[in-house]
Amino acid sequence: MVPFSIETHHLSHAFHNRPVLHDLNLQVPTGSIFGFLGPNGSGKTTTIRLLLGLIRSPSTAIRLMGKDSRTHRLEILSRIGALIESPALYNHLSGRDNLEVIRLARQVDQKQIDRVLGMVQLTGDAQQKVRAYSLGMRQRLGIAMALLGDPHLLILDEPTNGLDPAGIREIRELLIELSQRHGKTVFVSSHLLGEMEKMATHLAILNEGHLLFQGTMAQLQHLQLPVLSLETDHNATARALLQRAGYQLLDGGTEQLTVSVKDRPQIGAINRLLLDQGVSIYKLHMHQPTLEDLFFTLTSHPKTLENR
Ligand SMILES: Nc1ncnc2c1ncn2[C@@H]1O[C@H](COP(=O)(O)OP(=O)(O)OP(=O)(O)O)[C@@H](O)[C@H]1O
Repeated sequence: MVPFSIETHHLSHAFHNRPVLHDLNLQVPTGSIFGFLGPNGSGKTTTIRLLLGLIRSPSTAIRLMGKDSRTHRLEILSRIGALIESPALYNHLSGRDNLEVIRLARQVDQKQIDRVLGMVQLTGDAQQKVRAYSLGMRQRLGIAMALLGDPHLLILDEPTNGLDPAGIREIRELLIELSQRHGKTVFVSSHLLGEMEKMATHLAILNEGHLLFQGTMAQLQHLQLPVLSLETDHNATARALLQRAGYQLLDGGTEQLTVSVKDRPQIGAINRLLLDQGVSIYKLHMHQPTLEDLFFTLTSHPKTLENR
């Protein structure tokens, strides 16, 4: 088994001379659930389209399952299942018949239909017309289509887009199952940070076409100092005071302030600073940064981590 299912070497891309991807060196470990995170427009879909050969770049240097994508295109594509946002489905056909259409086009064994229906837990609903499916069921059917042909690698672009919390949970549980029970490598793009935190074994964070981080969740946590959350009677004043004193503030929303701290004495210093300036503290809580905190630090202060 190759160590990396996806490897890119200095992958760059420009649309009409406007660079949108800069020197991406991705390494997606075989067997991982790899969360590919980034804000809108950061280049996630472009990367995925390059990986799938849907667009080409002169500089393209991509290895999939250990093979060069330029010389082994067909062999590679036969081992990848992909879903780019919502699947194209025939509403007047049943789930099973939708799969049958793809099965015939791909010339895959008939037995695979029951197998993939079982994998995405749609066996009981397979005869129903797709027009009666919930959005979550439609996404699961799309993933079942991607699974026809028993691919080694699944590439999913924002598979939870537009789903309600129950639908998001269904997809999350499915992807974990596909990885853990069926041994698939799952490359999944998303801007839902909390979601990735719950399922990804590895992460890459993209911003404006630059890769800001790549590694395990634990490695990402390790880069960052603990975070102090504060609720005060006047957050705007507290924010200004802390900024003036040189503390690094993260985006805690309007309800609370979040600050990176080095150690416990710094918490005492923050406490004193605010009280001395007449700000009352209602709540003070130290915790490990969430992915949301880390993402904010990385995308708004990319230099912060580079300097450590
Ligand atoms: N076909 C195209 N022609 C010109 N520019 C494009 C094209 N496709 C994407 N872009 C631009 O490339 C940049 C990256 O877009 P991309 O769709 O890859 O980002 P993304 O991270 O997938 O965003 P989103 O989460 O909104 O889908 C954006 O500035 C976008 O406007």
